[in-house]
Amino acid sequence: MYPDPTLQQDAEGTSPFLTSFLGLSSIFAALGMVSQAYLGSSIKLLILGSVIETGRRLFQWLIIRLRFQYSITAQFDEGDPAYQWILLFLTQENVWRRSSQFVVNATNSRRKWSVKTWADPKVKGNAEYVPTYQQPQLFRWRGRWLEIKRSNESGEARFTSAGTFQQLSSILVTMYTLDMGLLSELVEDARQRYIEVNRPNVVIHLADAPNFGPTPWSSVKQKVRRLLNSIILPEGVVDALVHDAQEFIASEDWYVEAGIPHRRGYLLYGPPGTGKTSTIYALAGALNVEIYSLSLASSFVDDAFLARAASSIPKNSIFLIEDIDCAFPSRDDEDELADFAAAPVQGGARMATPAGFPVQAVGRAVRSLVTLSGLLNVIDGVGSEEGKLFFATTNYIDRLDPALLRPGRIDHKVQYELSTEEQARALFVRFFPEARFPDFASPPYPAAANSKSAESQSQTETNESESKPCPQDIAPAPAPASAPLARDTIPALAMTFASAVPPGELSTAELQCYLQAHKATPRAAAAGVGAWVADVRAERDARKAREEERERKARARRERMTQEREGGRGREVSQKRARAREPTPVSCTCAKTKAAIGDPEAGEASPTESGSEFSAYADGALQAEDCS
Ligand SMILES: Nc1ncnc2c1ncn2[C@@H]1O[C@H](COP(=O)(O)OP(=O)(O)OP(=O)(O)O)[C@@H](O)[C@H]1O
Repeated sequence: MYPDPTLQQDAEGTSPFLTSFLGLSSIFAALGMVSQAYLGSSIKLLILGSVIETGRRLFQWLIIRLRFQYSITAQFDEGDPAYQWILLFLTQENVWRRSSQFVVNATNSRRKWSVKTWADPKVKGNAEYVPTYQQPQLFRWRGRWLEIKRSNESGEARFTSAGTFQQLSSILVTMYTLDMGLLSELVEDARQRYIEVNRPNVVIHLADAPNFGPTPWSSVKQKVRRLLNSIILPEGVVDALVHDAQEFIASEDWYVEAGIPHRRGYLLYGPPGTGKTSTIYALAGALNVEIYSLSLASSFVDDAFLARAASSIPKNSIFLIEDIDCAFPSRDDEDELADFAAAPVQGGARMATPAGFPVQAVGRAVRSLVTLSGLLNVIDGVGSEEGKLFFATTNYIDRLDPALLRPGRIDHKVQYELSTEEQARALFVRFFPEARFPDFASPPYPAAANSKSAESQSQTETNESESKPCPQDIAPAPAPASAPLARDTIPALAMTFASAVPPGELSTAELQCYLQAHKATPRAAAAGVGAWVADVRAERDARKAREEERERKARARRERMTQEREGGRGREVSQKRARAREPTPVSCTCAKTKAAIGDPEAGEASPTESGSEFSAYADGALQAEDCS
């Protein structure tokens, strides 16, 4: 028999069961003490963590509140003129100096304010380094901290004129102040810097791509400012224009008091290449205003686009519509419209219709999607700001609707003509300033120098005239080597040149092209002009003959079409009359028609069969009525 081990006792009289029980209890007790300490620490840690996290969140919340309450954030969206101001401002403030990522573009005339990455100030560089600047940057301006961030979160995008899709970005400027005046100061400072930097240039905003983003003006170009005296027009024309525009800008108050809308319309009209666009660019430079230019011939410019474009032009800017006659059908278009209107209808639609275009857009070429009323609304200022100089150019004033030309829409008209003798002379003098050609300066001049240079000049002139053909492929005649020295002054050569130019026959642009080919050789220019004019005339006559031939063929084609149409109608009428006289068609199987004409087989044929057979000789209306 085995004794119960739990009842066995050790030497001190303690049972093993009790011993192990006491051992376990002490382990548990120890463990309990440890876990109590652990729990305490955990709770402490938990409380500490919560306090830290709450503090952190509170701090963040406070920062946000403070930022929100005690700072101003201004957003500048790409496409808006103010975006260009702030971009230039930031570039001048050297905010991007720590940028490490750049977009590199070959330099072009489009606006972009880039970082100079080269040390030598004389190096111009042929590329632009535009920072991607996604990270916020801090900088100081007039003792204040400003934070700057670029964002493209707006999701706006636009087509560029190159046909690519470009994401539009915004610049966010945060100022730690409550003074709104400081923001206005910043913007004004940026604008002034922009004007200063642009003083040597004329800024032209173009709507040259379909753009449905915040602004329709898709690109900005700058041209070197042109002096007004470089525009060669009959005396007083340019001065009158400048005076009128200056007075308009200065008399805003008068317009407001008189209750007259503060806008002024100008129409410059005349043959191509006579200086209309150049005048507007030079005027914009003189008035220090920017140009917003669009063409009504662009495929994406319709009434809505035009209204949006006009309304987004800032005050005191030039709104330029080139070739405004595009909105009006030409005589050719009208002829073709008449053809189109009379064209046979096939399957319910005229096959020649460019689908979706308004009526006046239908023609040999789609001229414009803009309607006359859309254009007049824009000129009248519906939805557009006042204080605007509206300029339009056209080669065909007789195509314009009288409604467009009435005062209030067009207040000042300037006619441009083909070059006069005086213009030709002035152009020559401008091309060959005596300062650049001292050997051709008016007397007194050093005879020896003149004779020596005349020789070398003669040599150079011959080479020059041979190597630089005019774009019209007409080679200028070489200079006669034995030109009398006494007449070889710039004014004298200018007279020779001008007297050989037939007045009212050539545009200033054509003369400029000719003179460009002789830009270093005034004598050759004066001597060769007669031969060049003869060549231009020959070329023109040939072109005119080609055009007349083309027109003659087109007219003949139209007449043939008209005759065919009228012949077809005549045949139809006589066929109808003939059928009216002999109304019993032999092959007709239409039940209703047979019944109508007294056929004994009436009621046996199906309407479908009968419809197709009867159509061979019956009138369409009767067929549709009887056989359906
Ligand atoms: N009267 C002028 N004075 C000075 N330069 C002129 C004059 N006319 C034309 N030019 C020169 O000819 C070129 C074309 O001129 P511009 O584009 O101003 O002509 P336009 O009349 O506007 O022609 P278009 O009707 O085809 O637009 C320019 O380079 C310009 O410098």
